[in-house]
Amino acid sequence: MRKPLVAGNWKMNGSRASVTDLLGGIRAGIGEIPKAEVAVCPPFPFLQMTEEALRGSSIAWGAQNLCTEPAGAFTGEVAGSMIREFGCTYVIVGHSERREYYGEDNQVVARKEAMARERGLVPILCVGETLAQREAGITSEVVADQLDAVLELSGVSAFGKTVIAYEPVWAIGTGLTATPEQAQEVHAFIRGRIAEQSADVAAGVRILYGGSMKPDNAADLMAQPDIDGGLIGGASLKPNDFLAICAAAHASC
Ligand SMILES: O=C[C@H](O)COP(=O)(O)O
Repeated sequence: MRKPLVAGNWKMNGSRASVTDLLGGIRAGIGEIPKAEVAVCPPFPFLQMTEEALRGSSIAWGAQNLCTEPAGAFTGEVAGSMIREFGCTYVIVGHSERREYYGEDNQVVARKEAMARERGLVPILCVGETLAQREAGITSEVVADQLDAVLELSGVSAFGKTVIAYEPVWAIGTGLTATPEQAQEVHAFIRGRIAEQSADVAAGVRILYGGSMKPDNAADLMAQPDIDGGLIGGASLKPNDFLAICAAAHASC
């Protein structure tokens, strides 16, 4: 039985004041939802505040990116070991915004995925197609290439310690959500791709959906057999919306 995970990706949003309010609101409202795991991923400068606010709670936290390299002359980069020092459990790798705006290709993302695990972090590996790729009928090929880069570098055992997030790029921040059936089709494809190498690993890997997940569509998405939670952008900045999605994950079990 896979425990669903709801992870909030705050992207480049927040201030000391708003992060204090957001963390306080989430911690105060989370209640008892033992069947689901919850995490938040703030920008780097807020990790210490997050650690202080959430330590001792049931809520985990993570970062949104890490460097491919362990340490050294990489100005502006942040190492996995540094992220770990702030108590992070998770780190997002290969988000489509990193791929699109910062030129991260499948090989770079695979190296980040490996570095995260080496440093004791659980990567949340983002995959997904653009609208043009979906319309060209190549969604499976695109997602397969994204997965295969990790399989080739690290082997299938990587997915024993990694969470996957399927995020159709056309659904991110647009208000357009993949239908539960559209999402399930790709989630099943992802699990099947991993099952080609290990049925056990495939059965255990958590595959989150991301892309305009909101309180009003979360339950239907998470009712799908291969959807194991969500990677939430916009709605994770509103405590009540985020908490409602967390409750839906708990109820989906
Ligand atoms: O990482 C989160 C995704 O990019 C989804 O963002 P969104 O919920 O604002 O569409």
